[in-house]
Amino acid sequence: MAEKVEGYEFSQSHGKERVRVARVWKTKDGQRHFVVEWRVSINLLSDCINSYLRDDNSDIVATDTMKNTVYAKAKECSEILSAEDFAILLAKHFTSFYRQVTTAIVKIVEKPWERVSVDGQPHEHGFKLGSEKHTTEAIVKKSGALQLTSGIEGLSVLKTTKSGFEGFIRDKYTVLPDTRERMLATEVTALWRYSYESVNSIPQKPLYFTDRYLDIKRVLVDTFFGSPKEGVYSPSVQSTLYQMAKASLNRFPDIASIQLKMPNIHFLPVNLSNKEGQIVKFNDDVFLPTDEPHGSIEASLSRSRSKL
Ligand SMILES: O=c1[nH]c(=O)c2[nH]c(=O)[nH]c2[nH]1
Repeated sequence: MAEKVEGYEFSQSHGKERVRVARVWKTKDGQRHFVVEWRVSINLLSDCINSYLRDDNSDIVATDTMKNTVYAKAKECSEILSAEDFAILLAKHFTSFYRQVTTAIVKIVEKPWERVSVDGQPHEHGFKLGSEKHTTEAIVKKSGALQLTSGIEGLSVLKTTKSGFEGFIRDKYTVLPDTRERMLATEVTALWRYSYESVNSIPQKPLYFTDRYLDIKRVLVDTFFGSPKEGVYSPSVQSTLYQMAKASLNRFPDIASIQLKMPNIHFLPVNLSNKEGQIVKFNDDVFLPTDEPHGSIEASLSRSRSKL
């Protein structure tokens, strides 16, 4: 949203980053509890140019007020809702309540609190922290136009076989041998865009987006691993990434595009010898796990032209 100011191109926005809130809901009898923990970031595009140019703050929504709004709206939500629905609700509030605000961008990262089981039974009010995180970003305009993206961060997966890499370019700097047997490990970051383009067109089913997040995670994981007994051969991270992206678009018609980042986290073969001879000969058994350097492989796949 650039504008001409005193002969310059000028664009601005302001917001509050990393507002942390947890919300508990209870069933009517008070027995079963539900909890979410969210880190909310708000960014507003608004007409408050006078604060930059004329020391006049009369058009500013204070970032402190934005923070308070997160808690007030969390309190108002009497029923459990998805991070997506909460992001949209907040963004709608900012764009409709304030004349000055033209666009609100609300991002949420949800901490993976999962209900524990004790003696094989789901606990009524006990939770433990999982690993991968659910993320979302809602961009809402005053008109009600919506861009909604959601994602997964930190989904670490590893398989000990059914992976190889061969036939790549060989030149004077190449040392990597062709292989049809290696470890494959990655930490998936996924980002998908929903096809809903207006706040009025999103599904009203409670937890629709939470379920969709779980569905997409399942499809990504299942495609990475293949069937439990047979698995599936991966000729490269690139090929596996493409299969995962394609499976997601094929399964879920409300996803317009998906972007995947899949670093190739290397497990190096261990071979050790001294002058008396070999101490450890690698036989797909002893590895040196590394985190850097790592390969970086990413791609995005859309049904049509997308803004991801
Ligand atoms: O799956 C892979 N893709 C690559 O692009 C690559 N490059 C590399 O050294 N190893 C691998 N593995």
